[in-house]
Amino acid sequence: MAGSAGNSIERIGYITRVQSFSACHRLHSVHLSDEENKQVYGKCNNPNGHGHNYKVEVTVRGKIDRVTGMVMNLTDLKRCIEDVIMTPLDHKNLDKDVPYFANVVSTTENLAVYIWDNMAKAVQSNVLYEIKIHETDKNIIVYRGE
Ligand SMILES: Nc1nc2c(c(=O)[nH]1)N=C([C@H](O)[C@H](O)COP(=O)(O)OP(=O)(O)OP(=O)(O)O)CN2
Ligand SMILES: [Zn+2]
Repeated sequence: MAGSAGNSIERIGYITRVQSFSACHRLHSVHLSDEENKQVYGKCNNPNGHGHNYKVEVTVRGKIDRVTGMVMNLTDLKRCIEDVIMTPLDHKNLDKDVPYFANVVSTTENLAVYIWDNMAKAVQSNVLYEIKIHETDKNIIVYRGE
């Protein structure tokens, strides 16, 4: 019957949920001297810190289930994002309030790794595909777990 062969094909989909949060930070590496920190990070090393309205795109990849029609229920993804991003990071000082960044410089690359590692534990195994963070309108970082 026409179309029956198509029904047996395994379809792979990518779904993304976007979440914004606000946080402040200072770029400062414990592995560098104060002088080196100033040289490397410039204005972003100012001890007073500065803030961002981060926008995070969380993408999962997987088989489109024939019965449910979903790669993953977006309501479940929303819950994971709440637990992994909003609760620990929103309206926080990344360097002081998030223990992970006590000795890890809070660049957006490292923030993407932090979110990846925790999101990978929260969603079903092996479906996490990409974390994309817009630190500003012009600065965008992508991490895919490599
Ligand atoms: N590789 C990275 N470089 C920089 C990071 C980072 O996370 N990874 N972060 C910063 C600063 O924290 C800051 O966010 C950069 O701000 P700024 O340069 O002001 O941002 P814009 O480019 O959007 O500002 P414009 O002045 O509008 O160009 C620095 N480097
Ligand atoms: Zn910054």
